[in-house]
Amino acid sequence: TTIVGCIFDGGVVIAADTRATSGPIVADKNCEKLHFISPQIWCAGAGTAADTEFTTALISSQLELHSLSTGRKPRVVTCMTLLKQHLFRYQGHIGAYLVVAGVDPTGTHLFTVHAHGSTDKLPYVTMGSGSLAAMAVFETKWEKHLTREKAVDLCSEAILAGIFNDLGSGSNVDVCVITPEKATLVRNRITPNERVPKEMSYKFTRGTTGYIKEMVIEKKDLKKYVTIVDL
Ligand SMILES: CCOc1ccc(-c2cc(C(=O)Nc3ccc(S(=O)(=O)NC(C)=O)cc3)c3ccccc3n2)cc1
Repeated sequence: TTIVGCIFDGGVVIAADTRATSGPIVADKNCEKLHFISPQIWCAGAGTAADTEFTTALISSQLELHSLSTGRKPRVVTCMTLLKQHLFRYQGHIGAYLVVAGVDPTGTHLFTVHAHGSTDKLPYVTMGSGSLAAMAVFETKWEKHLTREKAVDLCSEAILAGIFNDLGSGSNVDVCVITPEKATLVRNRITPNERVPKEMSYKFTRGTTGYIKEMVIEKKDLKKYVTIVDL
């Protein structure tokens, strides 16, 4: 997984790749790693998919209740605090590494929250197995006072660095732009790995594969030839 966030003049951008893995296997080529928290607070998640999904949904619910009780719009720092307290309570056993971003009455904010409960507040952040490749892009090209377009392009380039240099990341680039007016989720903004038709036909007629010897084994004699292991 590669997830990033970057503040720009007027808002904040978060982005993610869309590969879900189970060990060395690609389990989903187009999964969603950008999660809704509130209309103007969104969260990118890396780590165990179920943990990021359920943790963000739980805190989204708690934040809405808090907002209703205060009568005010939810704040990004409140979201971050609820997340870090929840994750710290579980001592890292909830595998959720989160980039929390949004706009609230106090301004534009970007945080990271680690599975053990540690947090950072920064102008640009990366997390996940592709975080080093993505951070190389930010450390090379980030500058103060980015425009919306430049921030979206920079985050997209950072995710692409993860997609093409980290085996745990892949497929497409999802982006979410949050401003005081609204939040815009752009699903599959870049799709650099679409399947293309095969250049050749790999359908071979029966009998194409040569064989040296043929032997018919009756089922009753199978144990002589095959070791059957009960799983
Ligand atoms: C007592 C434990 O102390 C720790 C301290 C720090 C970190 C940590 C982790 C990360 C990080 O993002 N790790 C991470 C990797 C892969 C996926 S994944 O989703 O791609 N794959 C799997 C299998 O989870 C998620 C998160 C990280 C990233 C950027 C900068 C700093 C960072 N620091 C972890 C433990």
